[in-house]
Parts: sequence; C-alpha cells; structure tokens
Amino acid sequence: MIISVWRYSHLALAVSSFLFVLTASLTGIVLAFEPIQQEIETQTFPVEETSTATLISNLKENYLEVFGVKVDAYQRVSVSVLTEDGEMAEFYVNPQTGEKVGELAQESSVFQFARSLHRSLFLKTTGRFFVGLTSFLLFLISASGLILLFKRQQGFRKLFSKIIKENFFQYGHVYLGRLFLVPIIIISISGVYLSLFQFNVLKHPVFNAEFDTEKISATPQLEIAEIPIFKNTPVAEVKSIEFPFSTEVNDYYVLQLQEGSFAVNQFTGEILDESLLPASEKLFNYSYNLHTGEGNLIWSFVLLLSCVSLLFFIYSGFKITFKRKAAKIKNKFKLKDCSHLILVGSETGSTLQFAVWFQQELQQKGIKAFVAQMNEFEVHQNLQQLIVFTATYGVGEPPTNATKFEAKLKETHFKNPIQYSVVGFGSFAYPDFCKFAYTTEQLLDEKQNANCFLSLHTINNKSTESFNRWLAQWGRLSEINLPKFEGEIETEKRKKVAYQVVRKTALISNHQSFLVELKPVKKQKLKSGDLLAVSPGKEHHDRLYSLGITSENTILLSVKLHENGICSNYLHDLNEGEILQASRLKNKAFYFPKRAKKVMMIATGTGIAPFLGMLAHNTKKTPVQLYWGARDRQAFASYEQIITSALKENRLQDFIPVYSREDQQRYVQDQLAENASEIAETLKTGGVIMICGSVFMQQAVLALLTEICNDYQLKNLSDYQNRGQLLMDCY
Ligand SMILES: Cc1cc2nc3c(=O)[nH]c(=O)nc-3n(C[C@H](O)[C@H](O)[C@H](O)COP(=O)(O)O)c2cc1C
Repeated sequence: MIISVWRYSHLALAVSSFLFVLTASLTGIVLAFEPIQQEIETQTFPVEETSTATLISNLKENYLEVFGVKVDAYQRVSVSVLTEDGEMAEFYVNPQTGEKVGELAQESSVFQFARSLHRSLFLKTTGRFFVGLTSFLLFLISASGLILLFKRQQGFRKLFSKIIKENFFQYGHVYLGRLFLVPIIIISISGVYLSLFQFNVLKHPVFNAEFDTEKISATPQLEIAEIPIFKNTPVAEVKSIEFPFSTEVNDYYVLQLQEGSFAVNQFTGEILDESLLPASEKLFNYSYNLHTGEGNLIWSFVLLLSCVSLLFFIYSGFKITFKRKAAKIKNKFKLKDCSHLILVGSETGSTLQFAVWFQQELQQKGIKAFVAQMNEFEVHQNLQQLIVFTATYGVGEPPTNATKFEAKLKETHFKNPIQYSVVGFGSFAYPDFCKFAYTTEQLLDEKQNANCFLSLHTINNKSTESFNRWLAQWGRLSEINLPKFEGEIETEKRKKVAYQVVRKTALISNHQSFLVELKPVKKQKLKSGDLLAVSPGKEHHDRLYSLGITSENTILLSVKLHENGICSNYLHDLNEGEILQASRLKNKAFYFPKRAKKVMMIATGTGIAPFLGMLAHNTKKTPVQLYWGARDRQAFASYEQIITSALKENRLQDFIPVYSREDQQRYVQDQLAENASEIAETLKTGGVIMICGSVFMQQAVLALLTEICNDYQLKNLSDYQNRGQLLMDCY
C-alpha cells in the first residue's frame, strides 16, 4: 500500500511537470557543454602559486591605469585597464606577468538562447516562477523516486544489489535512478535555492566599506609586495579587485575573496573594513557551481549525463505507465450472471493481462466469467468457481488493488458452496516469494463453503510456461480444453542467418526420424537447449527445434518427419553442403545447470537432441541420469554412438531407455514411478530435473512429480520449478 502512495505521487508529479522538466533537461544538456567547452579551451596559469601582490604589481607596471580585476570560475584573470596607447581595454592576462593573453570570451548565441529558455522560458518573471516551481517539483519527483527505489531494493543496504529485470524500461528506470537520482536531487535543490534570489526572497550582500576617514593614514607606506593580505592571498582565492580611483588616501582597494570582502588602504595595506560572506551567500555560490558545473569538468559531465537520464526517465516512465494501463477489465456479463469470478491482485498490470486473457478464453468456451479487482470482491449466488490471480509486493504485501481483500472476505458468507483456486505471481528474487498468494489461499481455506479446487500454484517472473502448466491442470480438472497462453517470451530478434548442412542421417524406417548436423556460416555463440526457428520459404509460422551442440561444435537437430509437415520435409530434403536460413532463439531457461549435485534428464523421441549436446559438454562430469522413451530399440540406433561414448567418459552415469512397443510396453513415467524415492531425493538435495519432448509425456511426468512431492512431503512442484530445479522444453 505504502509503495503505491509513493508510486502515484511520483507519477502525478511527473505528469504535471513533464513539459517543464523536458525543457529544463534539453536546455540543461546544451548548457552542460558550456563549462565542458570552457574547461577544454581555457589556457591555465598557476593561480594557486601566484600571489595577489604579484598580480597587482605586474598590472601596475604594465598599464597606465588599472580599474579592476576579475577571476572567474575557470580561474581566468581578466582586467580592465588603460593601456600604454591610452585606450580603455578589457582582456585576459597571465597573472604571473600581467601580460595580455587573449580577448574576453564571447558567449555563443546557442548558449545564450539555451540559458534564457532554461532560466525564464522567455517569459520573464512568470517564466522564472515556473522554472523555480519545476525545480521544486523535480525535487519531489526525485525524492519520491528515491523512496520507491529503497522500497524496491528493500532498504538502503541493498540499494546496489541486483535489480530484478521486469522489462527493459523498468530495469533502465531503476538502474539509472540508482546512478542519477542523487545528482538530480542536487540539481533540483540548487535550482530552487537559486530561484529564491531571483524572487528577492534571499538577497546578495552588498559591501559598502565603512570606516573613520579621519583616522586614515598614508604612512607607514608599504610596497604592494609587502602588504600582508595581498602577499598572503593566492590569485586562486580572488573573485575581484577594485583598484582605488585616485592616489587620495581616502581611496582604497576593494578585494573580494571567496570568504568575503575587504577594504584595503592603498598605502599602508591596513584593512579598513571587512565583511565575511553570510551563510546564504556561501550557499548561493555552492548552489551555483553545483547547478551549472562551472569550474569542474567531472561535475559538468555528471550534470550532462543527469540531464540525458532525465529524458530517459520521462520516456521510460511513460512507457511503464502505458504498459500498466494496457490490460483493461472489460466485462461482457454482469457479476450476478457469471459462474466464474476471476479476482486480480496486480500492481503493474501483468497479472491482469493473464486474467483478461483467461476470461476471454473461458468466454470463448461459453462460460460466463467476470474479472474484478480483489478490492472489489463481491459474491453472487450463481458463483461456482473463484479464481484468484495475485502478485505480491514489498515484504509479502498485497498489491494496491488487493489491500481491502482480507477485510472484504471476512465480511463475506458463501451461501452456496464455491470452489477456489489461487495462482500466485511473484519473483523468486524476493525473499517472500508469492507470500500474499499463500495468505489469500489460507484466508479462503478458513471460509465455510469455500472448497479448494486446485491448490496454490506459484509463478516466477511471469513465466508463461508455468502459467500454461497451471492452465492445463485447471483445464483438466474442469474438463475445459483451453489453448496455451502465448505470452511474450524473452527472445532475441528473429534475424535469419545461414547454416550449412554438414551431415544428415537416413530415416529410421519405423520411426520416421532423422538427425541433421549444421554449422553456422558465420561464427555464432550457441548453447545446447537453444532453439532453432525454421520456416521454409515465405512461411510465416516457423517451427522451433531444440538443439544440441555436439563435441565437434556442430548443431544437432533430431527431426521427426511428419507426412504433411512443411518444415520437417524441408529439412529432410536438404542435402549435405546446402545452406539453410534459420534464426536462433536463446532459451536460457533450458540450459544445463552450472551448479547441480545431480541432473535427471527425461526425454521422449527427438526431445533427446538438446540432452545429447549437454552431455557432450558435461566436462565437469556432473552426475547425469537420462531417461529416454521411444517406441522400440531401433529408434536408439541414431543416438547410440553419442550415448555410448558419454557413458564411457563418465559424462553420463546412467542411461535408462524405456520402450513402449517392446518387452513390458512401458512409458517413461512408469519407469520414473518405480524410482520415486530417487526422484524425491534429487529434488530434496538440490538436484535438477530437465524434461524435453512431447506435451503428453510432460503432463504425465508432471502429474507423477506432483504425486511424489505429496507422498514424500516435499514442497509444491512449482516451488522447485521456481528455484530452477525443474526445467522444461516441451512441444
Ligand atoms: C517493488 C517490488 C516488490 C516485489 N515484491 C515481491 C515479493 O515480496 N514477493 C514476490 O514473490 N514477488 C515480488 N515482486 C514481484 C512481483 O510480484 C511480480 O513481478 C509480479 O509478476 C508483478 O505482477 P503485476 O505486474 O501484476 O503487479 C515484487 C516486485 C516489485 C517491483
């Protein structure tokens, strides 16, 4: 709940000030180049080592008259003098010699334009007011962003720990936020502070030296080089020097230093009056330097990058917001007429997308389904099935639209019996994995007349695969045949590249399957478990093949030839040496585990291909058991050589073929059932189970694994999946 208050504040502030922040950041980017350019172009002199006395003496020697000196943020010393030719001039000098080194820099029109827009939007006082207000809003946006960041990363200490990648824009928003929120807060606070001077809320001090003119004396006269304040002050500390108008004793030097202003007797060097800078003015100087980057190349770069990141924040912020709003609840039927109620607990909208899709599919099957936010939970007498899809936030907290659910449920009485199923959407990256979904199930469990239809299923990182598994189970129990959810899966762009056929085996007559070995024409990094998308000719629908990488680093595909299969026939008709155009899809979710005590591979038919590749590269000799189901022994011929050598070299410990048309006519799941205790032990001790092959086999194996989890009092199967102990690639 708390997180949402901050999120909405963050969003509301960002929306209300977006145009001003956009203008400020664009002009800020241009202006950030000014100090960078100045730093690069400026000729430097040792102002730290040169005393003010040396500078004044040199100037007095070189020019007829000196009116004033200024030292800017880039430590350039400019003078206003009467030259030997009797001309008034202003230019830069070398402080060590007093000689002219260049003309005063003229500000470019681009910077002038950007500065006016940045400071006042060309609207004078009104513009300056809006600019000040924008700075303040930017501060609030950044501060709320920082709080969201702390909450998201679960505290200050974990601020720089891994960011959970939800999607590119969200990841970028958080990642750059971590880097640039603090500089942006500095920019905004300093901007607000500078604005206070524009509106005369704070005023710059004016130094009017006051002293008793009666007491001024011209003796004892000191040489400039002897006057202590000039002798002891390096030029680097000077902001400006006003020279005396005349040689009258009442005329004096006004020396403005970083720390304050001093009136200095031109003959004796006595300090006639002084005024140290008030804190407000010191703060102004800091703010000015921090806001403009003047005089500090590194900080100027930080400012530049912060302004660029602001543009990214604006863009990604809107992208995130629109994505959240993308899935909308549209109910065709009234709640009281619906048999199915889908309740959604969602903060950023992805869970809602699953729910809306589910509702549409149910409606396609003629079932009246209603989608509602968990906070709007109500029951009607026609309700038969309650399905709750909910995410978890914070430390196991409900999403914003589910905060009132517990209270609402407490007040609810189910007059007629209903059945409920809860699906938890969460991320294993958070310690309280799907905790709110567990709470929800427990709350429903305690209600009279509410019966569990399908026990809690948890889904890590919006896995469509995991959702489809729940869908299959729910569909089977309800006797509703639902299609698979084809959600977004993280894949590389499907760019086609050329692969050369290096070998192709003949068909194994009974099985109509064959092996193809391919080599990418251009170097490509591939891993066993990746997918090859093949679409002959102009076919839009490609067929995905799970690939294995052999010990010779060629791609191994095991293909089943279907009578009317476009892709399988296309592959079968290819000859050795021919080129195939296909695209590779990374499938990180199905890679051989880097660290596992044991790996249990389960495959049927051509699903063995990625496993053959994984075995070829199991150089660490992780203990592997391979269960392989096929119709008969003949099918084994194509793989025999690879399996035998893997067994011999200890890259495979155990090969367990199961034939459905031979001996005892058994299926893989039958063999697995016999080894139930070993499977339970594998899951318990952190081993990994990998399944590749037909969906039919997958469903049977998953049903068995669920049974084993129950019998051996293990965790929910989805928990193992979410921990990466159950990897699947089935088709
Ligand atoms: C700030 C934040 C906190 C989260 N906290 C948890 C958590 O405690 N437990 C969990 O399982 N998932 C947590 N998640 C992950 C979300 O629950 C998960 O990404 C979910 O799929 C988001 O669904 P939604 O888009 O419908 O809100 C968190 C995500 C974020 C951004």
